[in-house]
Amino acid sequence: MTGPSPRLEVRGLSAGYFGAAVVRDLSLTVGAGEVVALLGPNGAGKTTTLRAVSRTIAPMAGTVLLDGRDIGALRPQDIARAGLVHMSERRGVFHGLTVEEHLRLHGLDPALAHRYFPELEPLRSRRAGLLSGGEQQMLGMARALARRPAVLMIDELSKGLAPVIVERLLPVVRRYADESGAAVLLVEQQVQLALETADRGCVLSHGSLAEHDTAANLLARRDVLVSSYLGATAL
Ligand SMILES: Nc1ncnc2c1ncn2[C@@H]1O[C@H](COP(=O)(O)OP(=O)(O)OP(=O)(O)O)[C@@H](O)[C@H]1O
Repeated sequence: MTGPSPRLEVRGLSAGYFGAAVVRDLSLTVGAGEVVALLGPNGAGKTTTLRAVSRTIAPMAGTVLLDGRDIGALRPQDIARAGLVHMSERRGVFHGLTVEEHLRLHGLDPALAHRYFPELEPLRSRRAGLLSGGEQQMLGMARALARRPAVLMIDELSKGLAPVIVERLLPVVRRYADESGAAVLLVEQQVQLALETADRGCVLSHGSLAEHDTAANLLARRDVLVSSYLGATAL
């Protein structure tokens, strides 16, 4: 199954640690304006996949194409310049800097960030360390979106956050993809919320693709999802 022409194409990716592969021969695509949820139980290899795509770790095998261009030879900072932004679980927030300073780092335009998260405006002079977890996650996302990525990869937006905050953040991801035509690859443990946001879902199990379908079909096939998770409680 293919979506619109892929902005991100991963072919035969294998990656892991200390010579042992935890992701094996993984292929997936994300098209323009598409949100693809990368799902699977703890330890399935979701974070490792994102790290290998952004070359935070060196893949063992495989090719990653960004708008048709092989990014294998690029350094991580050049990959970011080419339009791929990887929001890791650490949120990229510096406790000693104010909200405003974050939104101006690297020449970003705060107005762009405020378009997506107007609630950050009254907090502009507050140090990030004094923000709530949800506000910090908004700040991390606002920075990522203000960079206008062509491909955005987000690792566990919901980590440590109340569902009501996740319900605020995920529609912004959807809106960004719709408005910008960016490709979004979303790793998320909140399966229901992720599939309500995404167009398609890929379920990883032990480092390999176990299921791949439209989000609507995956939501309707809960039995298949549950068996992919082998008793995980995220549903
Ligand atoms: N830095 C690391 N060094 C060694 N092994 C690691 C490292 N990071 C992850 N692993 C291992 O790789 C496997 C896949 O981990 P990964 O974090 O990619 O899974 P995940 O699907 O993102 O899980 P979770 O949902 O729990 O975050 C796990 O067995 C994990 O212990």
